[in-house]
Amino acid sequence: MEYNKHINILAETLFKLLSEALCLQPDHLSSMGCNKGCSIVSHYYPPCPEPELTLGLRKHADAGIMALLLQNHVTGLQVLHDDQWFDVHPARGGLVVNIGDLLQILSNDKFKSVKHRVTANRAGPRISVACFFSGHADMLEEPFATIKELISETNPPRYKEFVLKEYIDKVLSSPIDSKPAIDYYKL
Ligand SMILES: O=C(O)CCC(=O)C(=O)O
Ligand SMILES: [Fe+2]
Repeated sequence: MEYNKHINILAETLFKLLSEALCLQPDHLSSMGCNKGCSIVSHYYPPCPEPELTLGLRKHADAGIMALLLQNHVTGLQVLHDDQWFDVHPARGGLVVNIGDLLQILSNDKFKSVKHRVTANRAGPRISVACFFSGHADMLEEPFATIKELISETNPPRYKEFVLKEYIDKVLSSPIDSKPAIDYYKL
């Protein structure tokens, strides 16, 4: 699919920039497989007659590595910053880049996953297309931990090592609003 092809090219560039921001070689995150395992999820939020009574999507952080989000012209996405919700207004031709919990772990909290939600709206429908990067399938059975180059005496690991498959099983089997999987691995 054409869109998928372009998203993968963009992700490659973003992972280069993110690697450099961590003072690593530009291909570090991609060579680990972070730029692989892209799944596309489309959301349709119908117009809501009583938006004060509900939400389009509950508060959460994305559990994977990174998400690239395309939204139509209807505002609804909000991010949590300093305990306040801020609208992420759609920008024509723009994509939202969300850091996920796995990138927070890889970077030892240098990058923080963002808590977000979607409000319900009288206007609508709101449509969004999220591309989630969860990593190469080969990473599933391997130990997953903070990138070792980022660990030092002054910056000790903040997460235990774990097997990615177990983490994903936790994410997929946890009831809504339960403890996020990342919290099980905090030191
Ligand atoms: O619809 C949106 O804008 C956000 C979707 C989202 O956060 C998700 O699928 O995880
Ligand atoms: Fe999300």
